Amino acid sequence: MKNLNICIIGGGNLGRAIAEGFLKAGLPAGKLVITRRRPHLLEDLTKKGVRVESDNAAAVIGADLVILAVKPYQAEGVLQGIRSSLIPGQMLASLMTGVSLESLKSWLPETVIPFRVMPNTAIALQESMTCISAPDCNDEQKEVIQELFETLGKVIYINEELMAAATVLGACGIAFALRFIRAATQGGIEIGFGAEVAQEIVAQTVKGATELILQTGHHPEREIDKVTTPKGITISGLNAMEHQGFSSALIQGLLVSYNKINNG
Ligand SMILES: NC(=O)C1=CN([C@@H]2O[C@H](COP(=O)(O)OP(=O)(O)OC[C@H]3O[C@@H](n4cnc5c(N)ncnc54)[C@H](OP(=O)(O)O)[C@@H]3O)[C@@H](O)[C@H]2O)C=CC1
Ligand SMILES: O=C(O)[C@@H]1CCC=N1
Repeated sequence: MKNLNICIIGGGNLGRAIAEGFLKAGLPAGKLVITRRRPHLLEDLTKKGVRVESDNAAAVIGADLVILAVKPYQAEGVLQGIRSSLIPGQMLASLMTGVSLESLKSWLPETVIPFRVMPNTAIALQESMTCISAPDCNDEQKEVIQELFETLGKVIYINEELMAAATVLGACGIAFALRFIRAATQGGIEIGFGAEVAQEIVAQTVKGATELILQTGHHPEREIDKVTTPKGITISGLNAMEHQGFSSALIQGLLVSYNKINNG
């Protein structure tokens, strides 16, 4: 991965998070170029030795991999701007929600291989869940891509039809999980803790719950059964949450996000 030259177009929330993740993973800063129209907002990256540009066409020259992280509605215009600077064999990863491979191919030269990547903002800490769809890449390219994104968290390959579902579950999922953390913290304050301590307790508890599932592969309910003492306080709290629609609210939220991707 240290040999790849990487160009990130669109240094916003996600583009910047990826740049930070690559630097943490040990990619030499000189191998990274990142663009946005207001490059001064990436001054901290410049200070770390990353080349920051506002000229996309200049930035893609020499890149082995171009990562496109602008808003979906900007995709066509941005690709038209770099089209004539791209050369055969370059790979292009699109992070953009709801932009199909078919659309990307129609905007790109035939010799440039597009694939879709759906990470989340935990990529800045090398803790992303990244779903990738790369049907046009050969096995060697897929291996390179997998190795690269595995330096930034977990990677799975999926069919493109599942990209919308991956976006909701993995990318939006960060916000959904954080809202749980915020709500639990607010509850913690009401029962006696200061905000900082409440947040620390909730965050470490969520991390512990996550590790119980990741390290054992158990169904969540199996681990829940170990906490719910008969006639105890946990089951009373859980049941009260379910009476208020806890699981149902989460599932409905996922569906609203999912339907919005599909219906625009
Ligand atoms: N945020 C997230 O958690 C996730 C986002 N995504 C997808 O990633 C993409 C980016 O999302 P996000 O980072 O949140 O959005 P942001 O708005 O934070 O970032 C987009 C960036 O693109 C820059 N930009 C706009 N036009 C150009 C241009 N012509 N050339 C170069 N840069 C440009 C903007 O900066 P400036 O105005 O200075 O040019 C802006 O900072 C979206 O398509 C989104 O669907 C996918 C998964 C997760
Ligand atoms: O909210 C959004 O549209 C983007 C896609 C996934 C996360 N953020």
